[in-house]
Amino acid sequence: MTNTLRTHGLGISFGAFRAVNDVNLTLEPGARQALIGPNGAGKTTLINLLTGVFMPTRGTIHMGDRELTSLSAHKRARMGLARTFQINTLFPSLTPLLSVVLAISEREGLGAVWWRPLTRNKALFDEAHTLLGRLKLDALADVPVAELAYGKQRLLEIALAMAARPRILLLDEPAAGVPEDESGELFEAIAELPQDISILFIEHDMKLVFRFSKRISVLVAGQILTEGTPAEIGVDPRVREVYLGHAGASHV
Ligand SMILES: Nc1ncnc2c1ncn2[C@@H]1O[C@H](COP(=O)(O)OP(=O)(O)OP(=O)(O)O)[C@@H](O)[C@H]1O
Repeated sequence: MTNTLRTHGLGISFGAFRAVNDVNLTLEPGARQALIGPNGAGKTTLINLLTGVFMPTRGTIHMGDRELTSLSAHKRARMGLARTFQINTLFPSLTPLLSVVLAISEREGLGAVWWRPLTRNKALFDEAHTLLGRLKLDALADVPVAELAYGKQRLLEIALAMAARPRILLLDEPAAGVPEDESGELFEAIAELPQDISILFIEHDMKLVFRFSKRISVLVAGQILTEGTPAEIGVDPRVREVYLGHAGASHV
């Protein structure tokens, strides 16, 4: 199975409202792809469709040659699809180290007995330290989550998603709420994740989008308006028109 994630004619309606409509999206192996579009365009809904939070009204989703369309969120996660949310979902009183250890235990199906036996325990902690190091959180491994700067908390959320050993990582506004001077650092850590992981991220800050994506998909009113490299999207008059007057669009 390859890491290619592909949708065909994907759509969902809420009552008569087509929140996502006829979306053909491809996420190639190793992608660093941004999903942009105005507020309410359907970006989070599309990620919810990809991860199985919502079942589509129309269309299909494939990972390689496996069809995911009607699989549960849990099964998709088991197949290597991981995500983060727009809103912080961390346990404030846990440390980053224990949070990641628990996430790895979950992947391993160890549940509540994660702390036994000791040999296994060491492997879990070693892996957690490696993961925290990758996201430059190792120095903060034992600091309660509630005391971490918000940007560090968001990095921890990515570490937790990475603990599932994903093939595909879907990041819903990873820099939301993060002060501007920390968001570049956060995206640098994302950029340095292993290249074989395909990443799709929603981001409103066009400076970050143009700096860190290799492809951009533009969603407007539930439909893909266009898709291309940052250079192509940056000169596309339709995209400029959509963003005219929208905050943060000066880069488009
Ligand atoms: N469960 C739901 N029931 C009804 N309408 C919904 C539901 N989820 C989303 N919507 C609607 O679908 C549309 C798309 O919402 P969505 O959150 O996907 O947009 P978005 O592009 O992620 O916006 P933002 O950039 O503001 O986060 C919105 O009009 C929203 O109100």
